[in-house]
Amino acid sequence: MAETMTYGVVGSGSWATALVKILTDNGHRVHWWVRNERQSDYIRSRRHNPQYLPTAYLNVALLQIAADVNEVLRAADVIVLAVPSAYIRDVLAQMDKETFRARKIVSAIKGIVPGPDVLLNEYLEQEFGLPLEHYFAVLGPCHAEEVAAEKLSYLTFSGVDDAVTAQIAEAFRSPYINTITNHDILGVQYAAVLKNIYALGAGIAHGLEYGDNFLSVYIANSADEMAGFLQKAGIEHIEVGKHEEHPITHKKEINYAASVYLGDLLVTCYSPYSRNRTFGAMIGKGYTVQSAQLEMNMVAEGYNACKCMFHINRRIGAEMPIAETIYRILWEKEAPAAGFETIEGVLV
Ligand SMILES: NC(=O)c1ccc[n+]([C@@H]2O[C@H](COP(=O)([O-])OP(=O)(O)OC[C@H]3O[C@@H](n4cnc5c(N)ncnc54)[C@H](O)[C@@H]3O)[C@@H](O)[C@H]2O)c1
Ligand SMILES: O=P(O)(O)OC[C@H](O)CO
Repeated sequence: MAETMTYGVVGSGSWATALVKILTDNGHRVHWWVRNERQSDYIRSRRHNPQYLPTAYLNVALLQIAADVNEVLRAADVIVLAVPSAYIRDVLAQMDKETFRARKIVSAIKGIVPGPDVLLNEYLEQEFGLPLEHYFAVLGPCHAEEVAAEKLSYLTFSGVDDAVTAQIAEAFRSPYINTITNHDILGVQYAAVLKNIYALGAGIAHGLEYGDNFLSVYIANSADEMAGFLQKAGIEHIEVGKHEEHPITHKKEINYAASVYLGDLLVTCYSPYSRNRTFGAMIGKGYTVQSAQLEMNMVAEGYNACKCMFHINRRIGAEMPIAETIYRILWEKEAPAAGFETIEGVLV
């Protein structure tokens, strides 16, 4: 039996709060970094996060909340990163590099590190010297709101170290969380980033008053475009000889219909909880990007991801007419209706 590991959660938005709920419901003591002292005091006294996911009540006896992120880093064996990708570099810059390198890092972030435009594991390898063996991702179709309501959800844990991946997955398994393990650490992260972009498009289509018939065609084609990118990106990683000890599994061996790929694309495109879909719907209805951002208290990761993936795909060279059109609508002011006329023409 493996030794029990101690968990730290970095972030205090909806998803961090949901992950803290899962771990504490399972009886794990959690060290939790909450930036804002008023928010921490509220959580300690009222047992829920006032701003994000307020319906999730937490077992505060198991919580050690800290405003200093290094306190959490020192206290925990496993650090779960759950801040939006736009802020991750600022948060990481506060962390002690040597302590960080000695921890198991689990990314719950569905985004690219903006600036260098790389996956988080690549950024952590470059900046912290974190080996891939110490890096894991928790992804899959799951909205925090349904975790709060304890509705059955499936989370996929990905990593190259099978034993530790399974041990971390086990800490999250509960009557309302099923866990799956997976090896495709790069592919699952790219899939999570791409599904946010396609969900923005699903929202735009909804805002433009396309119906469910069109949406099903749009999602089917988005799934295919995503698989084409993942296949090309996977091959590229093998060809350039990165991570030679852990060759990235070739597409033939990967089931892209699995929940961490297709499932997450589906839920993000159709769920009313999806921030990406909601943001896209506002754009389709004629809001500007700035006014749509002001309307939302939460972060739609797909907006920055469009631009990052546009840059990344210059290197990968996959055919991505849908994602590129969403990029032009959001970043180059292409009219949504004109963009969707282009998309109509490429769908099969
Ligand atoms: N919400 C979900 O259902 C869900 C599910 C799976 C994965 N995720 C992923 O989890 C990650 C976090 O998203 P979320 O939904 O928890 O975010 P959110 O939109 O609920 O909250 C935004 C968070 O950003 C924080 N923030 C704002 N400014 C900041 C700054 N300058 N520095 C640091 N933090 C700052 C806020 O305090 C808050 O914690 C994202 O990558 C998202 O894709 C979310
Ligand atoms: O609300 P969204 O669009 O950020 O999606 C949240 C989760 O990633 C769904 O799995």
